[in-house]
Amino acid sequence: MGHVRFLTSPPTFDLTYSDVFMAPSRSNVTSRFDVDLTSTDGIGTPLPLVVANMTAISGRRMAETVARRGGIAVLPQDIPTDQIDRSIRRVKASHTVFDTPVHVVPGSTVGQAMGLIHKRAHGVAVVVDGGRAVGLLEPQDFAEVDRFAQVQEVMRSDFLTLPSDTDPKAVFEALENHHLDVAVIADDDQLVGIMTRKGAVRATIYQPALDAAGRLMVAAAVGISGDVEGRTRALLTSEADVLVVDTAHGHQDRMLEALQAVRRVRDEFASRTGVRVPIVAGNVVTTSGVLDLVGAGADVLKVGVGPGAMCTTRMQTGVGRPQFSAVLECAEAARAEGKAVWADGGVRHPRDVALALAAGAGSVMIGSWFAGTHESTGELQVDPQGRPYKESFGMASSRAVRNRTRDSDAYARARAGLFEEGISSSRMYLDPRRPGVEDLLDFITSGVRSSCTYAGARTLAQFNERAVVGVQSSSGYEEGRPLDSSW
Ligand SMILES: NC(=O)C1=CN([C@@H]2O[C@H](COP(=O)(O)OP(=O)(O)OC[C@H]3O[C@@H](n4cnc5c(N)ncnc54)[C@H](OP(=O)(O)O)[C@@H]3O)[C@@H](O)[C@H]2O)C=CC1
Ligand SMILES: Nc1nc2c(ncn2[C@@H]2O[C@H](COP(=O)(O)O)[C@@H](O)[C@H]2O)c(=O)[nH]1
Repeated sequence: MGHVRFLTSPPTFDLTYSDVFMAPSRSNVTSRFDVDLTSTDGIGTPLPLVVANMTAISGRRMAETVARRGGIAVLPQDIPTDQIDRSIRRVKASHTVFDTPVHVVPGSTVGQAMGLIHKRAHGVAVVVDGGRAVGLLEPQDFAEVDRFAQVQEVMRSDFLTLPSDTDPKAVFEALENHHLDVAVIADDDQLVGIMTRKGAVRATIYQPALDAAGRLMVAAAVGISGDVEGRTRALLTSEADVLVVDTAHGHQDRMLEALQAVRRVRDEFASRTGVRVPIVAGNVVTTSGVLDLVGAGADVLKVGVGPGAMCTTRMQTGVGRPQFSAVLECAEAARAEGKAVWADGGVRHPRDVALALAAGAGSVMIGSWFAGTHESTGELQVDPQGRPYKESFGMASSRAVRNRTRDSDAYARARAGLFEEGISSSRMYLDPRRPGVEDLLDFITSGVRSSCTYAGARTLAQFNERAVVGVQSSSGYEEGRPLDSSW
């Protein structure tokens, strides 16, 4: 496999995503649907997108929703193992095609239903009685209704029900014929899930990320402090599909020791069960970092120091590396070792994902952009102007450090509290056009599919080979930004 070419000779300084553009090449890929976006990271999820292990973002709803569309979420290292176990079980019990409904019982109050409905982007709640769907609720059903009224007084009972063997395209057509937005999926009178029109279209375009038993995939993170072996054993027993060994400075001795311990436990587990779970480790940004982590057991390297939206590392320390160059160099070094990289952080537009993949990333990890969605873990809040948002925070912020050290003594907590390299509170607004994570996945993947066709690539391996990258000035970048009003 070759790698990305520069239009002119590459500069001697490092570049980030905004510094570069891709030039189109002659292509025989005539449809964007002909592009296969399967990750080249060796894990092989059908979509090369990973949700970052951040407490404000990645939980079971996020994991399930993203895996149904082919990506994978990493449950954070700060979540206790018993809670991770419950989350993994819930993800693996989720239907691989139909959405998990928000459900209430007939005696639930309107207030309870209103508090739950925004947890998922599909915007409805199913009223369930003994496993049977007896009603459907949409936000407009709550208008001018007392919050203490019971949902059975306002629910609709004339909804469309289809069996779970209905093809998604047939679900779409049935919804179209009945002028409806959502169908309830049930077998033998028992609720299975729901499907919206958009969900039906998505089910025909995306493939779910599945484990060997045909269940949705989910990853989990291990920090380098504490009982690394115990945590690894617990995550493997819980059936995490990927282990992510993660710390700010991945190229340090404690990381190498932790990684060796994780590998040891993983290998014991593999010889006992026949299941070899891949290990992702980071973060690094240099060839020597890649080589040391590969030597200690990493299958995939997580690349990125300081590009994250919640990150203050570069301002605090002056350390980091512009992300496009970091990914390019680390991907090349990893490839030479038969390994791959995840490009972690700094993604703000679909183009950034495309450029990371062109630079050779197997998958791209996204955190903050997904914070402002219905599926992130935070509670939905509304600002004084009525705009919905979620609160997010960095994993090295004083807030996260306080949480991580909650079981330490006061002195240790005070010492740890001196170091912070992240933002403790930020507002991530829900984009009214794309309030759900799947809306963002559509936005990103349509951009990346299109990028691949401009390069004449049908797969991400070909994209990495064929992409031609140029360096642009800040006005070159500015020229590419659309205007929403006249100049
Ligand atoms: N990608 C990035 O640029 C960054 C990502 N993060 C994310 O934040 C989360 C928390 O990471 P982390 O702070 O490592 O938390 P951890 O709780 O895992 O602590 C890391 C350990 O490494 C030691 N350490 C040595 N040098 C450093 C250093 N420069 N920065 C941090 N720790 C160091 C610390 O010891 P002692 O406290 O005694 O120094 C501590 O015991 C992770 O998810 C990480 O990915 C954080 C910062 C940057
Ligand atoms: N320096 C810090 N980096 C952080 C912190 N919390 C998370 N991160 C890193 O950012 C990415 C996600 O990047 P994003 O731009 O998509 O938000 C994440 O995977 C971590 O590597 C932090 O507090 N400080």
